[in-house]
Amino acid sequence: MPSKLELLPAVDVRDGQAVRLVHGESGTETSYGSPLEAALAWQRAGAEWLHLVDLDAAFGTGDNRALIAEVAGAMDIKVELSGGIRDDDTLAAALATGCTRVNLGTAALETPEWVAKVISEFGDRIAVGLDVRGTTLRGRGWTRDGGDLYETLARLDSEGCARYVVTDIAKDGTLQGPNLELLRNVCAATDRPVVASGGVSSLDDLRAIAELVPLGVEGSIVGKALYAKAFTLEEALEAVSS
Ligand SMILES: O=C(O)c1ccccc1N[C@@H]1O[C@H](COP(=O)(O)O)[C@@H](O)[C@H]1O
Repeated sequence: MPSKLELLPAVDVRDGQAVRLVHGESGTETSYGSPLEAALAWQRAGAEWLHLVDLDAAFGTGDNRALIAEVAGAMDIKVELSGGIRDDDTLAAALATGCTRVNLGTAALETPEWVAKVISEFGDRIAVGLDVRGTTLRGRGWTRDGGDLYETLARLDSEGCARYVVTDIAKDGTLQGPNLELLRNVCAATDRPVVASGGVSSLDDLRAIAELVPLGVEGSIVGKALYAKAFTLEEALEAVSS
């Protein structure tokens, strides 16, 4: 288990643009321009990871597959790829970008047999995104309920899932601070590493998440706070460096 918190700056792509959403709701986009420029900027600032999301694929409003492949291919750093990876074809396309790992969301809720199969086939190249409101999972662009967080976690653990990316939808894109209680509860329920997502607004939030590393939190996705310039990525990396 790493001793320092990994940071994963996010580039979420909708209609060819880097965007941030509020609570993951379609229609709340703020646009930040070229996804490639954003990703390269995080890489130049010292990021070791990029969290890259095809929001159109997640919402079922098309996809940005070629652009996502271009961005992933241009990175010298590790890439975690999410959004619309739900069957053999979309998984093959995602893995072919050279990304380090993919996050499966909806598929883990709707096609559990397929997810168990790809977990056994691809090991730690597969993570599952547990996107929750309260303790209810949400899929299909976070528009549909998909079962209980802890039941699903137990099932995925038993199938050998390597890692979870836990997003509190109520916090995502709000700059209201992370849900530390949720992270503690998920860490208590699994021995697999957890990547935190949603709500980071300050360096103190990142320091608070870093205190959960001994419990099993491995990393934190940072989105809106970076785009809103609440702090720089260099400052964030320094804040979690010890
Ligand atoms: O990241 C977001 O803001 C987001 C908002 C709404 C839906 C999904 C979002 N992101 C990530 O997409 C995958 C889920 O995609 P799918 O269900 O597998 O198609 C998941 O990692 C979400 O965190």
